[in-house]
Amino acid sequence: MKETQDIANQPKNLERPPIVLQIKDLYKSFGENNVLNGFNMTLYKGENLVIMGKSGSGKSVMIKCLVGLMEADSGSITVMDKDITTLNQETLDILRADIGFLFQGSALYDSMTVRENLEFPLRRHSEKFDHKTDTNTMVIEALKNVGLESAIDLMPSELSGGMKRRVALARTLILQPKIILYDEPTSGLDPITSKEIILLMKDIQTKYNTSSLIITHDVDCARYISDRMILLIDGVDYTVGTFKELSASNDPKIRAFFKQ
Ligand SMILES: Nc1ncnc2c1ncn2[C@@H]1O[C@H](COP(=O)(O)OP(=O)(O)OP(=O)(O)O)[C@@H](O)[C@H]1O
Repeated sequence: MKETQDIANQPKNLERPPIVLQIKDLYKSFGENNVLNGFNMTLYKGENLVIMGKSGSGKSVMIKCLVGLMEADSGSITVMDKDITTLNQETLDILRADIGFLFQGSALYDSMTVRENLEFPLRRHSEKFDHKTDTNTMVIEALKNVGLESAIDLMPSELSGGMKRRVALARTLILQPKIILYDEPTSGLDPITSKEIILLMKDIQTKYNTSSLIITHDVDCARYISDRMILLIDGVDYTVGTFKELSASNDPKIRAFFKQ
């Protein structure tokens, strides 16, 4: 049952940003295991939307359906006005170039310098940039955004965990994505480094007006970064609202997320 009002349910005369990503009635089961039971979400342009759900609640399954790595049983997924469940591979690849990922496992290539790690996606998506675009300038700009231009010639083994996460973020940013999907962006980091990454994510959103979907268990991350939050419980979007609204709820299922 929805406890709070989603932006989408606000009166029609209020100005709303355009929708960049929408999931409607998503179902996914593995045999008897009904993981997603009609999950919905709407991401508006320029917002940071956090999805929280306990371990095994289906967050990764949802993300995999979203990026086309897994086929949903039913439901629709629209990314920038295109229903991805109906797209051919070529159109899907073009669309994917506008989506950046920062996944837990998005490790850097150990045998490449930081510079080479950042050049790699540029070569893969060369169609997105004209030939006059100077790769070196793009790499430096991306590293400046994460405060690491001095690390350009270092190898990943010479970086701390927080620095690696920053370089991975720079590698995501270099493709100038319109939407960024973050899967547990602060996992494995100490509280101070986590806070630095969160502030960086916020800066990036402000600077480029990107729209971000952030999956996290980290209540502090949700508190600092979210414009809105969705709690994924029992395979559905159990509730949607701001951190302040949800953390003040009396519903025991919701309260369980904020007791840490
Ligand atoms: N390929 C698969 N085959 C069978 N079951 C799967 C598969 N992928 C996921 N599941 C099941 O779907 C459920 C949800 O898993 P999922 O990985 O999405 O959870 P999660 O919310 O991301 O958890 P965590 O926070 O621990 O990463 C689990 O019960 C899992 O066993």
